[in-house]
Parts: sequence; C-alpha cells; structure tokens
Amino acid sequence: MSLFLLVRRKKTPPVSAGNVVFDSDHMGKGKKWVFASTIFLGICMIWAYRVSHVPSEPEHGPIWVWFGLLAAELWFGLYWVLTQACRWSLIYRRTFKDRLSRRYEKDLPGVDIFVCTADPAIEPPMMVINTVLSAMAYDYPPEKMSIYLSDDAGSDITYYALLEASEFAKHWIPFCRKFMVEPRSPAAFFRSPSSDQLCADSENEELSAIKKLYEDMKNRIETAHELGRISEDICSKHKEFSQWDSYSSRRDHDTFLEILIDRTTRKAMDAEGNALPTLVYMAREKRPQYFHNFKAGAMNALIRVSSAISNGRIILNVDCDMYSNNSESIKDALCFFMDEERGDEIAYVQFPQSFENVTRNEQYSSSLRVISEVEFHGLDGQGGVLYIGSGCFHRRDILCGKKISRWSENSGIEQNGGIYKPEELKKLASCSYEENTEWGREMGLKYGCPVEDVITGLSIQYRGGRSVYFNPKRNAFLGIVPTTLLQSLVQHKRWSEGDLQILLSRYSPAWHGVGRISPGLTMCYLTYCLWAPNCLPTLYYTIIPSLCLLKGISLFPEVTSPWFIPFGYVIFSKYAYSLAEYLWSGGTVLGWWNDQRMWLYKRTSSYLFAVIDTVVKLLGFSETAFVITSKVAEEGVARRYEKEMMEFGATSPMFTILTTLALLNLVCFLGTAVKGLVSGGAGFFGSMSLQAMLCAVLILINVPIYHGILRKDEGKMPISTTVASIVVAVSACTIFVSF
Ligand SMILES: O=c1ccn([C@@H]2O[C@H](COP(=O)(O)OP(=O)(O)O[C@H]3O[C@H](CO)[C@@H](O)[C@H](O)[C@H]3O)[C@@H](O)[C@H]2O)c(=O)[nH]1
Ligand SMILES: [Mn+2]
Repeated sequence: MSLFLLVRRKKTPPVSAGNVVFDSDHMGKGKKWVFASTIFLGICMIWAYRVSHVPSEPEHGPIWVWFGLLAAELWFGLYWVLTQACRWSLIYRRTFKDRLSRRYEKDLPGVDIFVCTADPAIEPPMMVINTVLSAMAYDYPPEKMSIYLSDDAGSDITYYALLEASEFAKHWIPFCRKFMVEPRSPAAFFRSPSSDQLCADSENEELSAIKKLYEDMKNRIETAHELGRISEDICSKHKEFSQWDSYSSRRDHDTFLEILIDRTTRKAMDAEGNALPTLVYMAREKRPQYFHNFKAGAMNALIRVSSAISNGRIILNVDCDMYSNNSESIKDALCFFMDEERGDEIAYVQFPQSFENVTRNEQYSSSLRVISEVEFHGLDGQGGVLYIGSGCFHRRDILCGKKISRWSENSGIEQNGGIYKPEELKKLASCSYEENTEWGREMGLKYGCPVEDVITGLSIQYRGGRSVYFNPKRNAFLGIVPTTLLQSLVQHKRWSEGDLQILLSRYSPAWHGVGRISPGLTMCYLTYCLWAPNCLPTLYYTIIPSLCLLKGISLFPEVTSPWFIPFGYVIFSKYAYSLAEYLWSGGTVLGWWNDQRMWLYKRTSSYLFAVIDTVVKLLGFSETAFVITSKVAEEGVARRYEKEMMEFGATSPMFTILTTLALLNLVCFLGTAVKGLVSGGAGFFGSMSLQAMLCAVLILINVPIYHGILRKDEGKMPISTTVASIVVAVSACTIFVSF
C-alpha cells in the first residue's frame, strides 16, 4: 500500500489516503498473530478439559452443571474468535484538504445537513439550536449548504428557538469566519478556553457584543420554554405560528414546514452581506393510525423534503446533541467522496461519536472508547465501518437505494432541487405518502429495527457501497452520553436488541452477507449482532460457579494441576490485552475497571431484556420501541455524575437483577468462608481457588452496588429493590445447597 501511495504521489497526489497502518504504534501483525494463537490454543485446552473431565461421581453435583459450563466456555471462546476480526488490520486515514480546495473548489457538491430532535423536555431547544448553528457555520460555501431540522415533537417552542437562531446566525456566521472560531456551537465556544483567548486579544468588544446577543436570545427561548407557550406578540409577527392552531398532540398533527432562510430570496444575507445557508424546519405529519417509525421515519421525510428544496448530493446526519466541533469536517468527508482513486466506491463516511460530558474514569463507560479507537478502525480494514447514526456523511443517491455508481455520473442531480410549492412540500412529509412505496424498505432508512442506522449501513454495503471511518485528531462532533446507570442500560438494550434483530432479519450478515461482504466483515458484524445472546453464558458463569462454591462442588482444575495453566493463561492474557487496548485508546486504569463492570451489567441486564423482547416481538406480541436518551440531568444527578458515583435512585427490573447477582455472590463467598472456618478445613480453597477467585472478583466489581444499598442520598438503591434482591438471592442459595 505504501508503495502504491509512493508511486501515485509522483503523478497526482490523492486527496485522501487510506493509510493502512497495521497497529504500527502498538503491536505488529506478526506478534499479534502469535499472541492470538496462544490464546486460542489455551481456549482449546479449556474445552478439552471440560470434555475429558466430565464428573462421574455424584459429589461433583448434577451433570448439567458441567455441561452448562462447557456450553458457556464454547460460546465465550468462539465469540472471542469473532472479536479478533475487528482487531486484525486497522486502517488509519488522513485527508489533504488543501488539495481538495485547489482542485475542486468549483465542483464542490451541495451538502444537506439533517438534525433530528424528538422531545423538547429531554432535548432542550437551546441545545438543538446550538447544534444547528454549529452546522450552519461550517467552513463551506453557504450557498451549497442547507440545514434541516426535523422535530418529531412538533413543538412550537423548538420552532421558535430555530426562528431566533436564524436571526442570530446572521451575526454568528460572520463572527466565526472573522475570528476563525472553533468550535462553532456558540454555547460550546463561550465556555471553551478559546473564547477566553479571544477575550484576551483586542477584539473583545465584538466578542462581548455577540455574547450579549446570544444571552438575550437564550433568555427569550428559555422563558418561552418554561412558560410552555409563545407570546402573542411574536405570534402576531410571525404568521406561520398559526399552523400550530390545529395541533392536538405530538402524535396527532399536520405537517409543519417552514423555510426560515431561503437562499433563493435576496433576504438571505448575513450581517456582512454574505449568503447564508438554507434553513428549514420540518415536523412531519403524525396520526395515531400511522406508525411513525421513529428516527428512520423522520430521516426519510427529510430526504424527500430536501430533495425538493436543495437536493444536495451529500447528506450529513447528526443527532440534536451532536454539535460540530470542527468546521472543516465537510471538507474532510469530501476528500473521500471525491478521491480520484477510490472515491467512486464510497457510499458513506462515518466519524466517531465523541462526547463532551464524559468524566475521567467513565463510570458508565459510555464513550465506547475501544470501539471508536480500535474496533471501528478494524472494521474499516475489513471493508467498511457501521453507520452509527450521528456524524455520518452519505451520498444521497446511495442512501435512497441506488447501486453504487461513479461519482461523476450523478452530476446535475442538484439541479432538480429548488422547484417547490409549500403545499407540495408538505405532502412529501405526510403520513400517507409512503403507502405502497419502497420507502423504509428499498429506499431510504430501513424501518422496523431499533438500530435503523446499522441495518441501513449494512444494506448499503450489500449493494456494493464501501464505507470509510475517519477519526481525526480534533473531534469532529461532540454529543452527550447518558448520566445515569439506568439510561445507559436502556440505551444498550435498544442497541443490542436492534443488532440481534438484524441477525434474525432478512439482512442477516450470517446468511445474507455470504458473498456480499467479506468474511472478515461478516465476523465483525456478528460480534455486535451477538451482543445480546452473551447474556445467557454470562448469567450462567456469574451464578452457577458461586453456588457450587457454597455447596462445595469443584468445577475448575486445582492450582497444582497442569490443567490450571490454560485457564490461568487465557484469563490473564485476555484481560491484560484488554487493559492495554483500553490504555492505548486513551483511557485510565480505573476507567478500564469501570468498563469491565459495565460489560457485566449490560450483559446481565440490558442484553437479557433485549433477548426477551426480541422473542416476544418474534411471537408477534409487541412492536419496536425507541426510548430516547435524556440529554439533561437534574442537579443532584449531575453532581453525583461528576463525582463518578453510580446512580440508581429508581426501581427497575434491571436493578433487581444486578443487585440479586451482587448479593448472591456475597452470600456464597461469605457462606463458604464461614464453612471453611468452622470445619477448620485448610486447603479447602486449594481445590476451589479459581472458583473462589471468580466469586471474589465478582464481589469486588459489584462494590458500587453494595455502596448503593448503604448510601443515603437520592441516588441510592431503592429499599424495595434491595429487599426483593435479598429474598431472591438467599432463597436461591438455600434451595441450591439443599438439593
Ligand atoms: O422518534 C424519534 C426518536 C428519536 N429521534 C432522534 O434520534 C436521535 C437519537 O436518539 P437518542 O435518544 O439520542 O439515541 P442514541 O442511542 O444516543 O443514538 C444512537 O443510536 C440510535 C439508534 O438506536 C441512532 O438513531 C442515533 O443516530 C445514534 O446516535 C435523537 O436526535 C432523537 O431526537 C427522532 O428523531 N425521532
Ligand atoms: Mn444520543
């Protein structure tokens, strides 16, 4: 590859470079191969131990216990093999934006930016418009940019906020351009060190002027938000508010559609007389008798409406909390689409989802550090990263269902835009528009899956589209992670359930993928699709060995036996590698420990419910749901989040499971210790040391739960959950021991 680049560089240097770096900074491919082989050998020996040591005497407990362990170990071993595909060949990419500007300044395509919001209570309008403003201020020709806000709540307050933003943008965009502001979300900029820097420089008059404009706007919007209505005065000035007269609820209303900045009119100028990007508000029609398909439905309506207004060849999709943190990202993405060599094959460019509100040791491990820093680079190496919703640039034609074709063949597509009558536009966003069409199936984002993004990306890859993962030094987008344990678990339930449904759908990588995507990429997709089923072996491994410990049934080889070696080696090297990987990705040791805890919690609660709900759905008893993650936290919750204290505070079956498991292991461990003391049995732990260690580690990792039970603050474990868990844990131990 490097040779290829070298040769090419002598002719026309490319605008992007998919630098294939085989882990240059960590471990070479050869070493990795040897290391992985030794682990695999260890895994095989563990399997061999299970098969060759099936207990015959009854004091070793019922036979199913042993076979259950064999099944769990088979699962974990094979799953580990799958995860290796995501680590095999990592690709790191770079772009040459100066070349792009030099060569293609005149041919830059139109870019339509879609922002989705769905609930002003948990996605505050101020946050939404900050994201919109950051997008409007991209360093890109404004006449080629259009920003669309989809509001699934159909809220007049959100519309009002956008209206205010459209005025503020006239000052904000020239300000950004003049002082080369970064980041371009006003809220993020005003609290960043770069704004202090600007203050220190002489221009602070302009800074304070724009800050004042912003604060005034913020006050007006927040007042309206608190009151829950728009003042008469504003309504009379802006006739479009009368659209809301017919509004009855967020599930039952007409299409509200307003082009706030229309580049075809002369009014669309900023304070310095430059063009502004187009700005559109859309709340698609909602009726109780029509299923609205959540974000996928909103995106498809946006695709249609935008095709009639601007019809940009490139579509960028961001969640309402994911503001642009780098004004050059559009150009970065275009370096891939317009690359002379490989650009034609590229269907989408995914940036990592990075987050602003992660704490140092990430209590809930929500930044998905290893996935962003390692696995997705590995997926890119296997032929393409997942589409993960936010921070993704798509080619419009491909997203709409076309097969991959040459980039240049579609030039002229944008000419179709710009001819519209308001009533016709509204029809494009109506409930009945999609009846008897391919929307949601062959066209646009797919319906019926809680991870509409992943399934849509996969189907694009089946059609021959390649995807690119671009992870620049400066984060391209910054969003908000959940700040409570429950929200984290619920979010992961949605994701793992969605991924499992993909596995069972007609787009399953397991069978539909054969011959359509590379075997390596199939393996990568499978690691995510099989997240949820991990719950069963994990539950087994966290319950049965501990109960057997209490009962005195030995399940693992003694420390002195040679069979101990594969167990010790596999456990040690797997976790040592995982820690190293976490540290390479920029995390802390405590962060890694928290990450391990979250894997355990996700596997024993989120994934379990994901499996149950998938089965229920397969039987036809329920429909897909989409629980939106809250982007705001109460004061107390926020304070505890900053202190990295685990937040419970609510009752949930997920917490009951987690607490029961934590208590069960505690009871087993203490019970065993007491028994050991009473019988004076030295060496008792000798034959059971691995089991006792497993139980001890489970206790250590569950410390936040014991702490949660004993805490007194609002975020403590609810008493009812504790009581229920004690009852279940103690009865499980008693019953198991007595039979
Ligand atoms: O009916 C709905 C529900 C959600 N949304 C929007 O979808 C986005 C994502 O919702 P969020 O609750 O923040 O979910 P996350 O789990 O953080 O989102 C990730 O996972 C989702 C799929 O599960 C993808 O849709 C997202 O793009 C991806 O960032 C937000 O902007 C919402 O406003 C809608 O527009 N309509
Ligand atoms: Mn989100």
